[in-house]
Amino acid sequence: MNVLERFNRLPLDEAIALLSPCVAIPDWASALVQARPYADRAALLARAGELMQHWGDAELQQAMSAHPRIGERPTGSQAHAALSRQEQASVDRHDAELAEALRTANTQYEARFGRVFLIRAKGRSGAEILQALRLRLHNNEAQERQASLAQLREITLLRLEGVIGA
Ligand SMILES: NC(=O)NC1=NC(=O)NC1=O
Repeated sequence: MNVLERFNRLPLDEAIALLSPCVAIPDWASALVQARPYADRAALLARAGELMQHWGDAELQQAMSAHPRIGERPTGSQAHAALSRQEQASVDRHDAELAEALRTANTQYEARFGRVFLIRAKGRSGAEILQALRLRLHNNEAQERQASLAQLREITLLRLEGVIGA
C-alpha cells in the first residue's frame, strides 16, 4: 500500500495529525482530510491548493505562530520546528555578517508590517533571502500581504509533498 492509499485510510484524527506540521491552520488540514479518498497525489495537491485560495490576514496571523524568524535557529521539538530547521538549512548561520544583516532587516520588516517576514526558504541561499526581504520592505500593506500569503502557500505545499511523497 503506498503513502497516499494509507493516508486515504487513516482514522480522521491521525490523518489530521499527519498534515498539521504543513501549516498551523487547522481548518485547512481538516477540510483536506474530509475530502478523502483521493484518487492520486495530483488530486490531493490540487484540493490542497484550492483550500488555500481564500486565505487572508486571519490565516496569515494564525500560520505565523509556527514560523520562526529567518536566520534564527528554530527552537523546539515540534514537527514545525524540525521542518523549519531543515528548510532554513541553506542560511549559513556561521556567516556573522549575514546574520546581522538579516536581524536588522527582520526588525525593520516587523516594525513596518507588524509580523514576522515569511519566505519559502528551501532552495534559497541566505543572500537571496536577504535580497528578497530588503525588496519586500518597499511593498505596501496589501502587496506584502499577498506576497506573504503566496510564500505561505509554497511552504505548505512543499511540506505536504514531503508528507505524502513528492
Ligand atoms: N519566517 C520564515 O520565513 N520561516 C520559514 N520559511 C520557511 O521556508 N520555513 C520557515 O520556517
